[in-house]
Amino acid sequence: METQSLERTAHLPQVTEPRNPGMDLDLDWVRTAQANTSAIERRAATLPGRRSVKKDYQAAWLLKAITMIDLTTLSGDDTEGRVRRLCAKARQPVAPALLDAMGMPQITTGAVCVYHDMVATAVEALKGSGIPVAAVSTGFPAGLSPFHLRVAEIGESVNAGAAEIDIVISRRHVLTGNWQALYDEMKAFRAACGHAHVKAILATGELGSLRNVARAALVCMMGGADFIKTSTGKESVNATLPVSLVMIRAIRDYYDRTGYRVGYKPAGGISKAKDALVYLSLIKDELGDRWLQPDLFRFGASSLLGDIERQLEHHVTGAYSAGYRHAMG
Ligand SMILES: O=C[C@H](O)COP(=O)(O)O
Repeated sequence: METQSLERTAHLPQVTEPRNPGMDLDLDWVRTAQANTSAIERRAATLPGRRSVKKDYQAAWLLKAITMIDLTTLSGDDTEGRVRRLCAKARQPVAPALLDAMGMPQITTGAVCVYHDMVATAVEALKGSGIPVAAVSTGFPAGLSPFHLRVAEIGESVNAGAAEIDIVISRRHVLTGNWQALYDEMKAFRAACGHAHVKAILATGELGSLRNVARAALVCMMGGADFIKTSTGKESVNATLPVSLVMIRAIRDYYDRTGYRVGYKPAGGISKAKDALVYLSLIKDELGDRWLQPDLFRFGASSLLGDIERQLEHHVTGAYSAGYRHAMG
């Protein structure tokens, strides 16, 4: 990544992409979708080794990454107190002294992501901040509760104030090649979301093949998904670089065909600042700068912010000691 592009993307005003209206199910497109596994795995293997961001600009990119985190807690022992603390962190993810030392203004995370029962607490705690609440829904994480209850759950979360709904798809529709059923399900979920944005969680670790990931991604976009998301964080394999390549190329194909930009959310197991930089670099390479904004890219992560903060602290400490060494000759 180069300074120029950092300058360009870091200061763009917040824009909101027109929502993806979806399209008729195109079964030919779905059936002919390919994913060349060995080529994808080869390309993915080269990504972590690349120096994606020059050292001098890493802190700025890490701050940018924070603005694209869906700060998440999805635990059986979540409490209102934990969610309020998470929301306070979303409002002020980086210590003001650290930002001052970097000459940067305060930022916020992209959203806070919780289970339905915690939506009202999060909405209250984020009031006035402009930070949206995302609710995981439709029987998250397995998505195996009765269909009418999954649809009703969406409505409950929207009524409680969720502006974004992270739905889980029925993996069995993918595994049995029942694309019509997957499309119908996606359309019903999208309709139930109303004005709320819908992220479709593919649970890629349970879809059997990269080709299935490509096909499921296309069907969900045809059904009106505003974002496609890799995982719930509860599968045994969550976000990976090969899966990301497949999904973002499906997003690119869908954009080329329809003119609508669908967002991307890798989620589950992303906990290191250096991995976040690899993802941003990948998005920049494959989709371009426009996708490096919170309306088109999010990390679904519960512990990434902590590592980014530690790296920012090292950066500031390092900058001070470099300045000291310079001053002392
Ligand atoms: O959607 C977000 C994921 O559940 C978060 O997963 P994580 O706890 O591994 O970061």
